[in-house]
Amino acid sequence: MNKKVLFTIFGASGDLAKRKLYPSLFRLYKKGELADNFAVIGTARRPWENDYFREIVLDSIKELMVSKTEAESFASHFYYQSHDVNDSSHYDNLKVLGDKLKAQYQTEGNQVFFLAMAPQFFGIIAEHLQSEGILTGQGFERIVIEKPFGTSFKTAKELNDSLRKVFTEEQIFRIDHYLGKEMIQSVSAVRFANPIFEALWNKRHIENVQITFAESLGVEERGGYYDTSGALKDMIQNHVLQVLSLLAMEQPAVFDEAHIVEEKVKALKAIRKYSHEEALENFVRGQYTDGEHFIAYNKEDNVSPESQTETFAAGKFMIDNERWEGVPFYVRSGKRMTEKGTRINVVFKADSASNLFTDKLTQNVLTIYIQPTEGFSLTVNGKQAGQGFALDPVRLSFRHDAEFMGNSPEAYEKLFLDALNGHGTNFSHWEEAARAWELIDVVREAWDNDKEPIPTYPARSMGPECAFDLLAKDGHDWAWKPDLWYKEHGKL
Ligand SMILES: NC(=O)C1=CN([C@@H]2O[C@H](COP(=O)(O)OP(=O)(O)OC[C@H]3O[C@@H](n4cnc5c(N)ncnc54)[C@H](OP(=O)(O)O)[C@@H]3O)[C@@H](O)[C@H]2O)C=CC1
Ligand SMILES: O=C1O[C@H](COP(=O)(O)O)[C@@H](O)[C@H](O)[C@H]1O
Repeated sequence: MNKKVLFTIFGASGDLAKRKLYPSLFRLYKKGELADNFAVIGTARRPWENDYFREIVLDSIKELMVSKTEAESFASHFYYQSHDVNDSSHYDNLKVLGDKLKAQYQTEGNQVFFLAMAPQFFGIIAEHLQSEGILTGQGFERIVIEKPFGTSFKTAKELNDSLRKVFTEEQIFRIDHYLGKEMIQSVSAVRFANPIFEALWNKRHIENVQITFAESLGVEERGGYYDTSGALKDMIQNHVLQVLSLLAMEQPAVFDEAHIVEEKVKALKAIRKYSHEEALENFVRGQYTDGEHFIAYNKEDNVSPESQTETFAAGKFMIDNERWEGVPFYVRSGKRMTEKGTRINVVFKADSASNLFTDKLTQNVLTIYIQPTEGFSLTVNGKQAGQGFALDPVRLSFRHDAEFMGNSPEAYEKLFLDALNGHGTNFSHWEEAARAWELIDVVREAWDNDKEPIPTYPARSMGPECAFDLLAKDGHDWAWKPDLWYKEHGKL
């Protein structure tokens, strides 16, 4: 409550700041986490004044606003300083304003820097924060950064090295907004607070694990960035592998940051690193084409008409450890898919049950729904009502609507609060990011060397045929079949 802190937001005039950061800070203000002792300096090159900046802030929170007085009182904590991060002399002004606000709001020297800017600026900002005396060592001093954290292991390491010259790992908070989502945080509760699942969470009982991050939207206004990234780097390298590591890790000795990160890193390191040949066998990609109401990816704004960038990626990870030997972890993520749906399906083996019945057993599937609905379901075999004896699959289900607004502001709000409290559990740590890049680089290189044209899939479908073949060749099938697409394709 009433955190004492000065925030400095670099990139204060940008999209991320407006859509995510200001609303999240306002939510914390409404809850009393931020009250009298906080101030925000917004910086960017454009020559705004405080009043204009405050109007932008007010506009960004209008949907959350109940009382105008409360919103204006919140906005009065915001100050704008025009600043080009490449210009050393500008940091003087920033320091003068920062020192004044620290005294005025009695922030006890605590500072959080949020870099809502392109990663190429991170190094230069960190360097100047130190060289220009903005970092004083008086209170806590933390830096929060957004993805993408590099574009390969090499570039991520360079970026990390430049930050580590100034900040310790404990001071760096790398956002992966999925780690702020309610149900992702619930994965550990499901696993470790329920003996029925913890006892079965291994190769003896689990046949395969499936992670789907499906988006119905296309690239929207982000074609310029996305065309240099693609689904593999945009989603699999970070969000999907984070979720996979939470599902696969061993139980931490203590449920705290250090132990959880240690176990996640161990799990990531146990994931098999493929050769290029194996990567082509185990990973597939696709690009969306026209659909009835949608244009093809390569006709989107700022996308090359010859683009070979994947808007869909799917793959199979194998984890070489005692618990998971032989259990495939299938992942898929794509844009312009049938519907928005992020979910985990844990498919249990049917053959470990008794063979008392002549009916074929439906496999037990534990589903964790992340968005747009949150909750769990468990498919079990029951008896068909009526005369005779036949089995009938039944779904035990608890689901409710999650407030869904893109990169949900709630996730950012939780992460902001964690950063203020110095809790790093729900952030990506360097060793996790580094291992994820090592795994992903191989797939990317294999695809870059592959001369075959990229497979396609119609907008609003569940991806290219090769994504289904990937599981079919192991005798498996995607457990989540969105009704609409499967009805249309006669596969229900
Ligand atoms: N938008 C989103 O939803 C998400 C964004 N991200 C990442 O966050 C970062 C920011 O994204 P986004 O807000 O969309 O980008 P924008 O292009 O909207 O904003 C970039 C900001 O940087 C400022 N800027 C650019 N150059 C300089 C400079 N030399 N000195 C000072 N300020 C400068 C711009 O202001 P000005 O022109 O006035 O200088 C602007 O405020 C990117 O790395 C992006 O990948 C990650 C996840 C989601
Ligand atoms: O990080 C990203 O995530 C969004 C999807 O986030 P969600 O919270 O809306 O599921 C994705 O659209 C974007 O391409 C990617 O950069």
